[in-house]
Amino acid sequence: MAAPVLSPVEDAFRRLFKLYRRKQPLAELSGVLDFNRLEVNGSIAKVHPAKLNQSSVSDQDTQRAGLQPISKWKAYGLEGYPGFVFISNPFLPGCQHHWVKQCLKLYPQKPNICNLDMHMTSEETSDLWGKSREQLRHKGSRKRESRSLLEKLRWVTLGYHYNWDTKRYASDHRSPFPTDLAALSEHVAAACGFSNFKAEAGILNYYHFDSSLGIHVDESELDLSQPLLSFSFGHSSIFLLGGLKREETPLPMFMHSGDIMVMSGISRLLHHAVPRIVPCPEGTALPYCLTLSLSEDFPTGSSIIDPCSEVDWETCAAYLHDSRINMTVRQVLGAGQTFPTQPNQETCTWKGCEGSPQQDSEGTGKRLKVTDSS
Ligand SMILES: O=C(O)CCC(=O)C(=O)O
Ligand SMILES: [Fe+2]
Repeated sequence: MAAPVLSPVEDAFRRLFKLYRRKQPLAELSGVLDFNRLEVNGSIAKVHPAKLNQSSVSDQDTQRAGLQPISKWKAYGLEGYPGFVFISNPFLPGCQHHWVKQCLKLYPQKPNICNLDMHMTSEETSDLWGKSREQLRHKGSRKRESRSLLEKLRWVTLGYHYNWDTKRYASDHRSPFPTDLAALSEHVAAACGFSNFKAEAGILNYYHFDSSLGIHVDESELDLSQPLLSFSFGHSSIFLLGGLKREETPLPMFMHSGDIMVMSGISRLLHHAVPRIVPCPEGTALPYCLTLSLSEDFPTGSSIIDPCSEVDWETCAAYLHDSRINMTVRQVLGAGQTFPTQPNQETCTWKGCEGSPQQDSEGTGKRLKVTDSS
C-alpha cells in the first residue's frame, strides 16, 4: 500500500501569522506585548530598560529632528533578543506630522521609486498627492471602490533602491537619500550606540486595515553590523518578532504611532512579519499623539521639521484614518566597502550573515511586499 502523503507541518510562525491576520473571528490580543502597558502584560516577555548613549546627540539636535531629549526616551530591550531596542514614541508633540507628510507628499515623488511605477506611466505616477487630495478629503462620503492613487501606494524606495526581483542593491540604482530622514535616523542610531551609521536605503511601507507583510529577514544590505531602524505612524500594527530560524515561535508586540524599533546585533537577522493593522488603542480615527500640535516655542527656523500646514494635515489625516505608514532605514555598505563586481561574490561584512539566504517567506523566494487580503 502506498504511504499516505503527509502535508508539511505548519510551523509556529506561520500559524501565529495566520491567527493574527484572521478577520473572523478576530484573534484575542491580550497576549500581544504592549510597551505602553508593561504594568499589565510585562510578564509576557522579559522587558528591561535599554541603555542609551545620552551624550551622543545634543538636546538641541534631537529637538531639531523633532525628538525629545534622549534622557527622556522610554527605551526597552527584550531578554533573549540582544540588539533589539524598542523606543516608545520619542517624538515631540506635532512632529510626527512632518514625517507623515513627507511619506505622502514628497518621498513618493521622482526620482524615488514606488509600486505604481511597475504598471503606470511616469505621467500617471507624477504628483500622486495632487491627484489624490480631493478624493481623500471627501473620503467619508464616497463609495468604497474609488481608492485614490495615494491609497494604492504600497511601497516607496529611497537612496539605494531595493530591487524586489534580484533582492539586491546596486551602485547605479540610487537616488539621493532625503537629508531630513538621514538626520533623524543617524540620531536614533547614535543614541543606540551606532555613531557612524549612514542612512543609505529606505523602504516605506503603506498599510491599510486589510494589509499585511509576510515573514522575512532583511539581509540584502552588505553591512549587517549596522542596525535596521523602523519608524511607525498612524494606526497600530501587530509585529511578530521571530528567531534566526524561520520556524521559531515569534513574540507578538504592538507598534503604535511614533514608536521606533532598532534591530541590531543578532536581532538584525531575525525573522519578522506584520500580520495585521489594528485601530489605535484610543479607538479614535487618529491616535491621540497625532492630534497634538507643535508647541508655540518650537524653533522651526533651525529645525529639519517643516511645520505641516493645516490643509496638508487635513489630507494626511484623511489618509491615516484607516492606514499605517512604516519607514525602515538601512545602511547598505560598510565604511570603504564597494559593491561586488561579480553578481555572486560574497562581500557581507558580518559573520552572522553567512549561509544560505533566508528571505523566503511564503515560498515565493522573495522578500515580501505589503499585500492586501482579498
Ligand atoms: O512595517 C513594519 O513594521 C515592518 C517593515 C519591514 O519589516 C520591512 O520593511 O522590512
Ligand atoms: Fe523587515
